[in-house]
Amino acid sequence: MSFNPVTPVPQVKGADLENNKLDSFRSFVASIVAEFSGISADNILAILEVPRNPEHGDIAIAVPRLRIQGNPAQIAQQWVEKFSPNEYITSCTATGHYLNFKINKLLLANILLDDIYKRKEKYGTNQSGAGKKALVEFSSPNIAKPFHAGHLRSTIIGNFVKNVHDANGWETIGLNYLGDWGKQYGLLAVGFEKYGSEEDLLNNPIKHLYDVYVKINEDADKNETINDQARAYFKKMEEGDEAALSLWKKFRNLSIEKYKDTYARLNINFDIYSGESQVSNESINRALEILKEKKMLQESDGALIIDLNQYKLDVAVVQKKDGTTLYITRDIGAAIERYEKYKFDAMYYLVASQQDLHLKQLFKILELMGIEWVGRCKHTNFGMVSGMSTRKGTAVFLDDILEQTKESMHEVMKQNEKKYSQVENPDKVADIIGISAVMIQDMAAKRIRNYAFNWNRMFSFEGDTGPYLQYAHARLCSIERNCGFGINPNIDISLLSEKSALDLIDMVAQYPDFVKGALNTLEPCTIVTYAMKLSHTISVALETLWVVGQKEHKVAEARLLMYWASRITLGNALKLLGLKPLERM
Ligand SMILES: NC(=[NH2+])NCCC[C@H](N)C(=O)O
Repeated sequence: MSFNPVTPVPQVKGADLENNKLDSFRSFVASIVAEFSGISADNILAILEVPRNPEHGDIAIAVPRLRIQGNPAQIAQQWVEKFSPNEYITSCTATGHYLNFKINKLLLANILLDDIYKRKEKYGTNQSGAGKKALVEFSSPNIAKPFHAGHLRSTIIGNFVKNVHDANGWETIGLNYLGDWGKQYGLLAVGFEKYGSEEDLLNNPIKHLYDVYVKINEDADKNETINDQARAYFKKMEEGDEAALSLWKKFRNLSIEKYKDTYARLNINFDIYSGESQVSNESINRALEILKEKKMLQESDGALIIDLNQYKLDVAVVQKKDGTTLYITRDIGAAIERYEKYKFDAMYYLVASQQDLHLKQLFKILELMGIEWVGRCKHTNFGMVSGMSTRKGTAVFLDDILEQTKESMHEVMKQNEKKYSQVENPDKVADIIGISAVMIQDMAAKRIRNYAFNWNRMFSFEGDTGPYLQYAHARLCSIERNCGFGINPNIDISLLSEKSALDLIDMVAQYPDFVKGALNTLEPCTIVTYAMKLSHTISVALETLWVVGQKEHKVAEARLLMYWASRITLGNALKLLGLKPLERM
């Protein structure tokens, strides 16, 4: 092949030559500028940019950022004169105080397609987190209460946070911290005696427990003795009373089984189902001891509180008058238990921004207790969703939302009769596209932004939607199926020299940067935007660069390899986001 490079790539610290093929080109630029400026290539690598105007080049550096004596624009000019091209870097020009470099795109194409051919599903990943462990706590619904939009966002974004760590070489543990403890479970038990049905419980535990909970809450509003019974019941549970616990265990286990099915539909599974109930009395008492020793506890009306006003964090109640624990107390115990068990390097709490204060209090209390790993705990928050209800009314169950989504998607699909008749398993496909629509709508903007759930917009096959991404993927799969020949890695790269081919290769080459960048921001929108741009670039290329209908077989083969690599990359991005890429739709 004519584009196999012979010049060895300079070793620059911070460049990941194995996992990021653009880094080879960046290493050359960094070394060239290092020679000109006398500054170390490692430092230069870190400040390389992509020119805003692609006409200017592929890699740029703002000379002022090097902080050297003299007029930056003049210096840039002098360096341009000194530059001599090599196999990797073909030109160097100056625009004001910017120095711009062009890279050998066909060489990039050659190295890149080779790499993707070898790595396939692994393309884009790196090992920067090898040896590190991340605990990701996400979803965490409350038993017998609605699985609301906040839980759905926690589930979707949390799964992404976990995937991003996996892709960057971390070991990850996904943990679901169920809301399964507290006085309300005493109330639920009292309600079950009155309104419960074994049969309904087995059939649909989540819905039945919710119904019972609503009814008994209404009763409790009218009759205070019911609340007393609930408190008494919960106290027995906290004391470990077997009879009280066995009913609650049944509620919990059946609910988890049901949740597992729904999570499977979303392509999510948890390594651990934990929950507030699983925090041991022992670790809570130990924490309370430390708090007492550090003189942080105050009594107020028989309850124990921590005054955090000097940190502008209000007051945290850690023990009730009757000696029972609270949400925050269990979180303190849970954090300590998790660290002892997993010795994580990072722990993420995927919780809505409504609980910002709660998590700030938690982290502050841990810090005041003298816990040195508190810096590893991070609250990954997000804004609210409004209008997430089924067409019939307010949906409180995740299953209802997914059912409604599937049905609506199914209707959209039926509008195109011809295509619809070719889909083998329309129900399943509608489910996957529907879920993709919900997920992409959720991840399309910065996490912290609130958004309104929009049934109509998210199902469109045009614009920035989940169906659009799935369609781009399925379209490439169909080309692979229908072109009549297979993938050949030994193509003549020079047959890919059209602008739209080179643009596509450029997009594909950037994917590892996005995987790496997502680890810092934990913003799924960065990957959504990337996937949209990639899909768009694919569709531009497909307008003129055909595979099927291309007479010259060698050209068709070269293009097929390029589209195949694009499809692998798009599929990897969709999987990173938690979607199941569709092969047909
Ligand atoms: N460690 C935590 N506090 N995690 C968040 C749990 C969310 C809680 N179950 C809720 O629905 O509001």
